[in-house]
Amino acid sequence: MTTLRSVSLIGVPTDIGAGERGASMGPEALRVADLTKALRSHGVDVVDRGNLSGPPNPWLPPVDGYRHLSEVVAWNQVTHDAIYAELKAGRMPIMLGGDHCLGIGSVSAVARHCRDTGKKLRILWLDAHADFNTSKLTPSGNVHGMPVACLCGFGPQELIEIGGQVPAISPKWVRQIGIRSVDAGEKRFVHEQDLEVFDMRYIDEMGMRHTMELALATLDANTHLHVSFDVDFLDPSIAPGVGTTVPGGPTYREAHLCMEMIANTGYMGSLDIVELNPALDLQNRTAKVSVDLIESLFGKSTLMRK
Ligand SMILES: NC(=[NH2+])NCCC[C@H](N)C(=O)O
Ligand SMILES: [Mn+2]
Repeated sequence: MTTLRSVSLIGVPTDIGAGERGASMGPEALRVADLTKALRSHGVDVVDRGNLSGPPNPWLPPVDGYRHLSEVVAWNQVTHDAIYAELKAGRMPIMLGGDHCLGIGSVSAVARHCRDTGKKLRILWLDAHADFNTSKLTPSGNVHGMPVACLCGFGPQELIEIGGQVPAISPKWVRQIGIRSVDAGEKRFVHEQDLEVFDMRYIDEMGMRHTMELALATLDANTHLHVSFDVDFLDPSIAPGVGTTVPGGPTYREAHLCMEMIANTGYMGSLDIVELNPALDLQNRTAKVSVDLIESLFGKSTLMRK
């Protein structure tokens, strides 16, 4: 159902942007949960490119509102280059994070590819958090709370220019789903920049079906749909293995419906799976539930109706 059936897995084993160590083990946990086999069972041609490499995590406090900025830049640069190369070769990149700061490298590569090919870009940001902080607004200095702002041009020069154009994206191209934890200053900034947010209150009231119908409403045959799946989007009862759990997320069924409706569009062109933290997981449960959901994203359907 998805347009591109040739997929490249790119592991980016770092927790450089997070406030909790362990997301660096995410890529391997997804492999152990048999991601490749699961994708192949849905007719996807999969190549695992292995892991990128970058600087170690020095685990230092923030400086001028950013923690580990130079290391964050280095990891995002290699991520950008690897993802851009896959897209150029006509393959669908799946980035196995790693923390969500890597969305800067990943989405800026996708945006560059869309400029090259004249495609319209849409970004679905599945997350408990808006990730729209800046060095002034952040309560933590952790760059995994800033990628959407950086992509929209609000952030340090070295990070915002990675994709070759500033800003890399417009806030109008983003749909955030599952949001339930936004810092006070960040919230004001989200409203100011007019991000389209389908928060948990909206999903509670309107349901996942209506939410996704709206989030996917204006796609067309020329759209490249990028899905940035932060595993903390899910309710912690089904996904405990993340660094920044927030109660009250989508249930297993709601999350599957979300993924199935994305799959049904046929427009997904790239994907991030981020923030999976095996150090906090229980017997790789969160990796397994993520792989289940990725299967739905690639067209697995248990629907009995024809
Ligand atoms: N991708 C994530 N897990 N982001 C969590 C961000 C948490 C908090 N808003 C911060 O900026 O520190
Ligand atoms: Mn996130």
